[in-house]
Amino acid sequence: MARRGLLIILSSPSGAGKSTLSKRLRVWDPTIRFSVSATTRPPRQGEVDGTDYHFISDHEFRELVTQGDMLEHAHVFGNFYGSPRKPVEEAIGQGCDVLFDVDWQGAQQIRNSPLKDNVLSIFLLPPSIPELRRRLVERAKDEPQVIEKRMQKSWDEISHWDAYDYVLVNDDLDETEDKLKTVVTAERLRRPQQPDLLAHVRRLQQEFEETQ
Ligand SMILES: Nc1nc2c(ncn2[C@@H]2O[C@H](COP(=O)(O)OP(=O)(O)O)[C@@H](O)[C@H]2O)c(=O)[nH]1
Ligand SMILES: Nc1ncnc2c1ncn2[C@@H]1O[C@H](COP(=O)(O)OP(=O)(O)O)[C@@H](O)[C@H]1O
Repeated sequence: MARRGLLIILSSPSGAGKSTLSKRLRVWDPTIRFSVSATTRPPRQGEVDGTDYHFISDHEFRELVTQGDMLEHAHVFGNFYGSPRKPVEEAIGQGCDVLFDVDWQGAQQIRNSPLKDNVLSIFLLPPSIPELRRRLVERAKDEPQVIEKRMQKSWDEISHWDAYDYVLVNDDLDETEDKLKTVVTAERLRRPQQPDLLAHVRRLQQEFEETQ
């Protein structure tokens, strides 16, 4: 039996560090595929269509949902966001892990999907609310009113922290990165993630019996 990939979900309030840590995780292990979400939000400066997001219209988004092409979708901060189903199914079928940057609603839908047995969900908490605001301001990618909206919604997101397998307080970035890698490494060592183990143990048993 071949290994099926993990669905690694990262959620947090806006500005807590999902994109930053998701990029670092993929530098650490380039075999991890990123689930490029579709969104109706306009691109930020520096964002690349097809790499950061698939930037699409409301009409296109609705079509994808109607056709059942979204693994999950949600309305967040006034825009639609969703994870296209096909690339995810292909990747995990090939034994590749897939990383998702989705909100709590997306995480909940993936946990309730037929892929639920392969889910690893991780929530990032900010060290404090003023630091969360500082990061959003320092990122300098959103207008002040957009930052305010994200701050106002931060508690909605944080309040779902306890539905996740792991919760990391993203204070020191390098430390959080290390913890994230540890969590992924540990999850990959769980028995169902290592289908070749049975054959290995049988071989050990055979070798053991030959020495008796
Ligand atoms: N449910 C769902 N949420 C998503 C998806 N893609 C992004 N999000 C979430 O939408 C929210 C806003 O994302 P974005 O506009 O990139 O802002 P940022 O979190 O401040 O970088 C974040 O909570 C993301 O995790 C998706 O495909 N599905
Ligand atoms: N641990 C950290 N310490 C200080 N700044 C951080 C930390 N993690 C992320 N940042 C910064 O905070 C801002 C928001 O991070 P980002 O990854 O865009 O958050 P999200 O994707 O969750 O909205 C970015 O400017 C990023 O460089």
